Amino acid sequence: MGASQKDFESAVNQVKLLKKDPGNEVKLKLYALYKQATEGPCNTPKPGLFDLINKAKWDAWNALGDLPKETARQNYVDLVSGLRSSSDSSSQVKPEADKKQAGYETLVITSEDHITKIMLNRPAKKNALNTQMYQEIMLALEAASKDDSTITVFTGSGDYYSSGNDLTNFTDIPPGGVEEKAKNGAILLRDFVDCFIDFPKPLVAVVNGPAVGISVTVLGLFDLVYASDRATFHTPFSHLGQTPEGCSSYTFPKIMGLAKAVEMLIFGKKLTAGEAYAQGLVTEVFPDSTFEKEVWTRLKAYSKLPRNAMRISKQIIRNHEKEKLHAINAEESSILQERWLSDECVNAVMNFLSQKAKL
Ligand SMILES: CCCCCCCCCCC/C=C/C(=O)SCCNC(=O)CCNC(=O)[C@H](O)C(C)(C)COP(=O)(O)OP(=O)(O)OC[C@H]1O[C@@H](n2cnc3c(N)ncnc32)[C@H](O)[C@@H]1OP(=O)(O)O
Repeated sequence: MGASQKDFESAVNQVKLLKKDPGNEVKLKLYALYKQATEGPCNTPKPGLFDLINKAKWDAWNALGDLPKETARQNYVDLVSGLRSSSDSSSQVKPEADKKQAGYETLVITSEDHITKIMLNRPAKKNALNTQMYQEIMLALEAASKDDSTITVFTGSGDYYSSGNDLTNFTDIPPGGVEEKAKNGAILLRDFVDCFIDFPKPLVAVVNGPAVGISVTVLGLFDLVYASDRATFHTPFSHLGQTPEGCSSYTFPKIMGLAKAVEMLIFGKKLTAGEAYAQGLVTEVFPDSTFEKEVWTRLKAYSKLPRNAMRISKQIIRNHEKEKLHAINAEESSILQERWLSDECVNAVMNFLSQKAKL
């Protein structure tokens, strides 16, 4: 006799209680069997090219063809029963999310010793910048520019400083299509980088681990960059079918010379912290074992310096270039808007997402 509706419902509930993630392949099978058991053969339209996850689900369901609902129900119950026995023997504990200050979901912001610290806080995603994080960083910079801190510090939570733009930002296509997505992305990028160009107080990066993409390029707009010797600096733009942003097409050649900037920005050469220091992108490198202690001792001392003198000195140093930086930012953003629609970019992003797809 086949599985009853009650057995099936019980199996559906048991899936939610599995202690171990069964992996994408099994989750696809479960999804497909569930849909077949409850709705019968797949007859919904195939999702679009960019909608990787729903397309994979659709493919799995569609592959079941005309499998009868009862058989799908039985197969589902059998599959869950197998998963339960293997899951009970090993449990996986997900790390608890870090504490977060009210109002921000992707950042932890603290103010102490006249220092506002903005910590990128998506450690499970290597602090990749999703659209919410871009927005929250802009809000945090706006607030920090007005608070009573003397310096503002960026750092990352967990083992990465940041893996750069969250590549899932390329999914979730609005009704206006990919063109609208790219247009909004370019506006977001431009506004985001403008906030760094205009930030009035000394801005410090405490680069606790590897940094990728936009988290590296904007370092050219920071006033101090302290790096752990575990940090690396990587801008794989060509690999992603993309082009430089964060004003790096201007700041990097200026900071490190054309030859070294080209190696990073066109050929995607990953720099060690020592190399980044030698090329002037990093102010100082510290051993990872004493990084936090040494850096924060230094920053606490700096934060006691007179606030107005520091702010005015920054203005004198940076103001001649502001107009130029805004123009460069606008140009880089508009070039990227086109790039995001290119086959080179679409294929590179799809490659990453399909390798990492979680269902
Ligand atoms: C048209 C739309 C426009 C949208 C809006 C645009 C806004 C402005 C854009 C500005 C342009 C910016 C450009 C850049 O920043 S380019 C750089 C982009 N970043 C990358 O290419 C890095 C991709 N990630 C990796 O290569 C690896 O994950 C990494 C080397 C960083 C770490 O590898 P490792 O093996 O140690 O760890 P995992 O890969 O298993 O990662 C752990 C989980 O984190 C997820 N992850 C990591 N990085 C990203 C990322 N950049 N985007 C999305 N998700 C990321 C990864 O998928 C893992 O997740 P799961 O545990 O769920 O699998």
